[in-house]
Amino acid sequence: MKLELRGITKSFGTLVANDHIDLVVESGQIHSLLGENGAGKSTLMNVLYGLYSPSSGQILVDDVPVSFSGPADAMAAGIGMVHQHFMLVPVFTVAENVALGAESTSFGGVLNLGDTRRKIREISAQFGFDVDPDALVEDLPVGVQQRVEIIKALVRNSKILILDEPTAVLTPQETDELMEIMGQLRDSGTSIVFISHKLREVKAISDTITVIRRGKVVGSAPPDTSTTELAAMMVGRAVNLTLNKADATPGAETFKVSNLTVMNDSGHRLLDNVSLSVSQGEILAIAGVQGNGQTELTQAVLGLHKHVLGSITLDGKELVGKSVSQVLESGVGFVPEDRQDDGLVGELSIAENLILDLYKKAPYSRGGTLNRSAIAQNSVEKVSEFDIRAQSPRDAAHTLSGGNQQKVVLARELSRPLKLFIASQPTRGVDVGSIEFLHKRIVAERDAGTPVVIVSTELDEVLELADRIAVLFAGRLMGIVPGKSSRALLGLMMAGLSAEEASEQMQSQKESGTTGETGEGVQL
Ligand SMILES: Nc1ncnc2c1ncn2[C@@H]1O[C@H](COP(=O)(O)OP(=O)(O)OP(=O)(O)O)[C@@H](O)[C@H]1O
Repeated sequence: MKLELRGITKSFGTLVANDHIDLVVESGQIHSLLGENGAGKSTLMNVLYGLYSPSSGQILVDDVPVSFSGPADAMAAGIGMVHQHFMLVPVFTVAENVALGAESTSFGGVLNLGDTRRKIREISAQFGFDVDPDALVEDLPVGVQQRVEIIKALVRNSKILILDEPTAVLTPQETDELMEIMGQLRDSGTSIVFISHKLREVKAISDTITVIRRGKVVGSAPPDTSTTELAAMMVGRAVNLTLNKADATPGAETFKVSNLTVMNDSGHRLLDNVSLSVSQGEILAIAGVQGNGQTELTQAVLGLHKHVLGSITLDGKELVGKSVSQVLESGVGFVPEDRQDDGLVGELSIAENLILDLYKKAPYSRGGTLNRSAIAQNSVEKVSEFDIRAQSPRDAAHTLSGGNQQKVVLARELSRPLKLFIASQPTRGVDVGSIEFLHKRIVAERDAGTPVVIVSTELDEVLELADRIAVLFAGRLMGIVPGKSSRALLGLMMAGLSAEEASEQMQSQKESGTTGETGEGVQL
């Protein structure tokens, strides 16, 4: 199926998010959309999926003009969308989720789960999805939940699939698997619109790339265009894709985690006897496949976990047993892994979000009332410093694009004197130009003498930022290695080998001449 957008314009008040966009997605092609945060990619996809009606312009499917008054119309025209935040009911099975809302799977108003199961098995077999129709969605890893979303679209006969930053939440392995699935879907004639900030992925999978900047198409590029050229097209200036930071000059070890164990309600150890310390002026990155204890480690530091054994000290003061506000009060800046649930209050303004836990302090509070002019002044400064693309700081935070929401969280957390900065997935959903800035800003925090802990599943980010790297596997610390360690070594540790075992394995592979770049560890 061929899709054409002609002169699509979408405005929010005076902001023109899409400005006369022309785009043709040929049948059986993967067409990637690249653009900096706030460029208008998601808005365009929401127009295409019937969630927004365009202010002007036309959508054509197989050369026939169509108009959508909601996603049901888009689906009926063969367009499916997988959102970054899945639309699944966790306590339902895969089949129940797929059947929900699909008319062809109900009979006389009753869900026909038998047919749905059969269809899921057929699709799974055809594309190698490996999805069990009877599994509960809440028990499935993120990558498999995403496949359920793709199956939902395919069951509804989607011939054009919109994937809006699908890899942002995936492990490297799940990303590879998704790329394979996308290739198979293309070969079976499905067209895909793919949005990602990861240029390597875009280059690897696309047939065509269209670049959008400030709401307008600025050009298209073949997939063999270099990453530096693509980055420059997106941002409108040359982007330095490597950080080139100076070596750390660590001071006193002020942040210490000793024998930390975190358990769930049934006593299962999610983090098992982890000890590490971070010095002032040093960045420790925590690497590992998502779900190996990283979330529990940061939650334990923040005071968000009930069942914690061991000790966490900052400047010699115990943090275990303290409330979240006491921990923040002691000088901890924290960027949570899920900005929408834990980092922002979407209904509050950007300006308010920029002082979320500081509103009782001077200069934002004066004699018990909010000092609106100080809050406004701060927002103007932060919006400019962190290049937050917003119409006005008075707008609600949920109207910001995903990457710009992330910048608000970082701007807030980095805007006060810190004794510890701890950030999970600090640049998730952020464009290459802004990553360049944020990485420099994090290194500046280190150089100002703050101990920094970065938790990231992006190995590129870990290798860019880290002075030392700690690897977690199944809740246990596999070792702490220098920041300049090889991907192969880290891959082996991420698969459960200790630093010593991983080094030995690499050495013996080297001697026998059998070494592959990633050994037998996690694919990176
Ligand atoms: N519901 C809304 N109300 C007001 N403004 C909005 C709304 N949705 C999006 N915008 C604005 O439209 C512009 C484009 O946002 P969009 O989400 O399309 O960007 P994007 O290219 O997808 O960015 P990112 O890469 O950060 O996800 C932004 O300036 C955003 O603030």
